Amino acid sequence: MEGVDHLAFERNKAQFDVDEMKIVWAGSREDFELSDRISRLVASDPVFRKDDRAALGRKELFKNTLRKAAHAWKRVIELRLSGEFSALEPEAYKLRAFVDQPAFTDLHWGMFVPAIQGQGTDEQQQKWLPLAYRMQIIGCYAQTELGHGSNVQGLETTATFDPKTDEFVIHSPTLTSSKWWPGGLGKVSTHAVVYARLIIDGQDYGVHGFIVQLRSLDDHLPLPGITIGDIGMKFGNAAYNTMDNGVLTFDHVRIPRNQMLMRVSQVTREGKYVHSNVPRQLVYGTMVYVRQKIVADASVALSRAVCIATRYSAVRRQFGSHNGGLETQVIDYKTQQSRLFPLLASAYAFRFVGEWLLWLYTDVTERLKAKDFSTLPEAHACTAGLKSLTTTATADGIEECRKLCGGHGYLCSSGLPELFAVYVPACTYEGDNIVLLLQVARHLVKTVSQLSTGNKPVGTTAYMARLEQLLQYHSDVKKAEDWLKPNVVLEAFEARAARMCVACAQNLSKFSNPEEGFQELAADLVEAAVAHCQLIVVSNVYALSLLHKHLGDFISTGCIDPKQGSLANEQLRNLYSQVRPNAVALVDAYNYTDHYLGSILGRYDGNVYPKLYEEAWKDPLNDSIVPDGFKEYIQPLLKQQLRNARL
Ligand SMILES: CCCCCCCCCCCCCC(=O)SCCNC(=O)CCNC(=O)[C@H](O)C(C)(C)COP(=O)(O)OP(=O)(O)OC[C@H]1O[C@@H](n2cnc3c(N)ncnc32)[C@H](O)[C@@H]1OP(=O)(O)O
Ligand SMILES: Cc1cc2nc3c(=O)[nH]c(=O)nc-3n(C[C@H](O)[C@H](O)[C@H](O)COP(=O)(O)OP(=O)(O)OC[C@H]3O[C@@H](n4cnc5c(N)ncnc54)[C@H](O)[C@@H]3O)c2cc1C
Repeated sequence: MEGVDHLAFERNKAQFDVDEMKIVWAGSREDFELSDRISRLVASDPVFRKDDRAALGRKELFKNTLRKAAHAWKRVIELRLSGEFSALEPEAYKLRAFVDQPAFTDLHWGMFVPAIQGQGTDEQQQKWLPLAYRMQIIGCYAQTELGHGSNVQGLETTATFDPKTDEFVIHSPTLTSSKWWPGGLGKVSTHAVVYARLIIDGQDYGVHGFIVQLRSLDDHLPLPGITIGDIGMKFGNAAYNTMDNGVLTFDHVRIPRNQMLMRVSQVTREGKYVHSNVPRQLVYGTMVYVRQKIVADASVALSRAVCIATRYSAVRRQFGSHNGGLETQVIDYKTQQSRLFPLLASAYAFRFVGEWLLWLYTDVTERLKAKDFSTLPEAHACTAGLKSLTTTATADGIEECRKLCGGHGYLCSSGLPELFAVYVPACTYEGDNIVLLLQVARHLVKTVSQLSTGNKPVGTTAYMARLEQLLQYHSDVKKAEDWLKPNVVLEAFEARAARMCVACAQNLSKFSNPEEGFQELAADLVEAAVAHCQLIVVSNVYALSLLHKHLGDFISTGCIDPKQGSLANEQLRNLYSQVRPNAVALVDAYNYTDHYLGSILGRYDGNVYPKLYEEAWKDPLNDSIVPDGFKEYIQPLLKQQLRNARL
């Protein structure tokens, strides 16, 4: 059966042009061609092999990561994938993505460089960025400490200005002030953007970013006063253990004054603290940037899992054979469809919401350059909320895809366990998802409370301007097809979100201390924030499956009645039947190579069983027929049983 396309029959059923859809998924023909070229280039390069990863120990795994990162960089330069050797170009970014192995480079390009770009002055950028672009220095983002991650204002590391020497003294005063978690810190980074409390003349000015050199550029040893190491093994075997998340302490380490990132505020030679006219929240700007990237990445991770589960569901057959005929493909079971197809739709929905968020982010960046800070709160709320929504749904979705693949989904060769393990920390890093939803809730409550002062809500909260109408709303759906009209769905989601926000605002107003009220009502506030974020993502199939999942909200807020709820469910079943013949083609449109997918169950040719069988024999346990340890531990047992039996 080698080379036979077991899924050809499925592909022939498609009712749309897959090649056109590939371009839609990629964003443009140009993007498609680029992704296609780079993914094939990575797949055909033996250094980027990854099928042996699960069996590697931590040290080998880490060295393998260093080798891949160095090779990727070499390829970037050789192939002139980027101008000025800057790996921020789309080609180089794609190359790193298709290598598919988390590495220190993610933090260097994804956080260290953006932190300097966003928070450094022009001079600081001119000094540090060329070095970073050429990787003559390697940086990480050292914010989180052993004692504080979510509560950034609670960080304890200090940066005390010494006017005599014109330096800052960076110090870790307590055990809990040890930097803890930064990726790339443990073994690789030569530099870090370190977040520390600025102290001048005994006064605490809060948390600021500082560029600190950590290791010698000659022998890579930590500089005097600096202690660094790796924080140890993390969840999953290979997964995120390719990354050297690190621990770092400072013992009175001195850096020149001009290494404080000074775009937002400055310290003068005389030790005067000067705040420029940009909001202090810009210190949090790197997080906004990365959260937007994480939303874009969610569709990639979810689509990989969905691609594996869809192809395998079409190959796998259980029950239903009549007169010796073929059994039923598991993809034809309605329960399988109701679990899988909403995830397929979510992957597409997240792809488009990621594009929209990139637009929003680009817009806010342009405005910031022109000193217009008005859309910053909206950008913060959207990136925080959508990061939370999409990463939660993606992590849950990958696990659901594993279950959809039955027992074989639990094998590492399915690709799903590693995908889950590597993805799930996205729910925590770059802001714990609940903490981020509470930020959205604050934004929503503020928006509702400002309505009475005549403040017109803008952006994603613009629907609140029609609050009176939304509070009166009751869906006029009469038949299942009515749920196909985008406006009907959208209004129901708007009314639900508006009512949940208003209910929270009303309950909050009963507390004399608003902060106490916020703590007490936090669970409801999180639900209201989720409703608002779902509204942003809403689109056809996805919207209806969400409506079905959260039917309780829609009925209890009086937006729809139970009859309309069951009509939505009926329509959903109709839509699943329409998706069914197109399912395999819809996942083919992602255009993932087998190398990138890293899954026997998700192979393009569907040749699952022979390959699974073949793969099993490659396991190191099968190197010998009789296992190591037989003589010491199994044979004595067997002999003992024999003796007992004789007794
Ligand atoms: C190569 C490329 C790869 C790319 C992928 C990279 C891979 C990544 C790999 C993984 C890498 C993982 C790497 C990592 O994990 S890096 C570490 C990430 N850490 C976090 O995300 C910490 C989460 N905590 C926080 O962000 C803050 O402490 C929060 C926000 C919770 C509280 O904050 P705070 O204690 O200050 O209190 P406040 O709530 O009164 O807020 C005060 C005001 O500030 C506004 N505000 C708050 N936040 C923002 C913001 N961001 N932009 C603009 N504005 C913001 C807020 O609305 C409020 O405004 P107003 O109401 O006063 O007007
Ligand atoms: C794989 C990985 C990579 C990372 N990389 C980096 C990095 O490169 N650089 C860096 O600086 N950091 C990094 N981090 C740290 C990361 O950003 C933090 O772990 C994250 O922000 C969560 O903070 P925390 O660990 O303090 O969680 P905690 O805040 O301690 O969360 C514990 C629990 O408390 C709850 N909670 C906390 N506050 C509230 C509240 N106000 N209301 C209600 N519930 C609350 C949370 O929901 C959670 O359930 C990384 C973390 C991981 C896991």
